Amino acid sequence: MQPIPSRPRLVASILPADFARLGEECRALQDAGIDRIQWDVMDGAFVPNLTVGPDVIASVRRVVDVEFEAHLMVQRPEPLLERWVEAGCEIVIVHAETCVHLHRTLARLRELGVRAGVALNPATPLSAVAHVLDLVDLVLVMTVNPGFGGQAYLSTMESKIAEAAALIGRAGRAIELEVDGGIGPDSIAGAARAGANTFCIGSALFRSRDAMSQELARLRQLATASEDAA
Ligand SMILES: O=C(CO)[C@H](O)[C@H](O)COP(=O)(O)O
Ligand SMILES: [Fe+2]
Repeated sequence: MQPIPSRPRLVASILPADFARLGEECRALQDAGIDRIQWDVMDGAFVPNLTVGPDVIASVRRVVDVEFEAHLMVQRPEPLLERWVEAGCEIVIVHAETCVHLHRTLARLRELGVRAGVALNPATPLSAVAHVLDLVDLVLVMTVNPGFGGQAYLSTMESKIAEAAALIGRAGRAIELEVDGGIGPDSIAGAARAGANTFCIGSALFRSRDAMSQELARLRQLATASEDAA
């Protein structure tokens, strides 16, 4: 089992990257000190947008060393689970709303040798994961409606983050609590105070392309101070 990191973990969403230069963009994130890269996979059905598939991820895997997570915003994730693992993702996150047999899907991810994550849309209650936590390595609370980068952070999700932190605490195992959507200097502290320990950041990070490592340090500091104060 992976230990929960004592410092906040910063993850970069790939959505705002220049897709013509994905390898270079990911190497720049690696050089800036990012902990992990999130591949936002969209199918045009579960969300009204389309992005990349496993072949693109596998190509970038060959030139980048940081951990990859796949955030699967797809209607039917089950038939393609192996593909994200083969592409080089260490973590695969499915949406609870898309898995009729969530328990079976998570067990399959474990069999495939990756860490298993479950994402919850803003409208989905935490109870959707309460009875499968024994198979979960990461809970992802969406702080925007999935489908697009650059949306405003939903601070109303902080009560759900706090609820998730309490549930995870009671589970007594190392489970990461990630937030995704609208995370930046104005929102990271609130999410951290509510109990998140992993922060997926898209637009706020790519806005400061020339000073990414400074921006990461600033965000890390804001998250750390708030976690310590919580
Ligand atoms: O899952 C996502 C959207 O569905 C993205 O990961 C998320 O929105 C990150 O981008 P930003 O920080 O710009 O909101
Ligand atoms: Fe995402």
